[in-house]
Amino acid sequence: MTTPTAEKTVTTAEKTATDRAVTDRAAAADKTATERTGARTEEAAGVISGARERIDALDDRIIGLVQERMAVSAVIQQARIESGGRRVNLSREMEVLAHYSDALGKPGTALAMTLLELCRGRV
Ligand SMILES: O=C(O)C(=O)C[C@]1(C(=O)O)C=C[C@@H](O)C=C1
Repeated sequence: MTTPTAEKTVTTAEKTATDRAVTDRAAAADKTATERTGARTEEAAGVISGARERIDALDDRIIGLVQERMAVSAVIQQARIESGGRRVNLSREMEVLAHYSDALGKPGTALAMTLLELCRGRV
């Protein structure tokens, strides 16, 4: 019998990224560098393909973090509602918006609004 601790735990995100890389390579096999990436040389296409894999892995992590944020936000909202308070706390939302806009400018505000929309009202 194998001991669970001796095996590497493969996360859903890792499995998805690996599966996607295999599928992408098979689909790209017959295509030119330009068709695959928009680049005009194989060298540039290689750089782009490697960087795209990193972006896909980053996006998997970002999605996981967003899902984690949603779960933590639900804990806060549930505690507030159960205590007799309101679901939404606008002054805190202003702090979150300022945090993102200070770091990322106007698009940061839009990103924070989308995050709040995802997190609000799920309890
Ligand atoms: O910090 C809170 O009080 C929350 O309820 C969390 C949160 C958020 O997701 O950031 C969600 C809803 C509120 O309107 C404000 C902020």
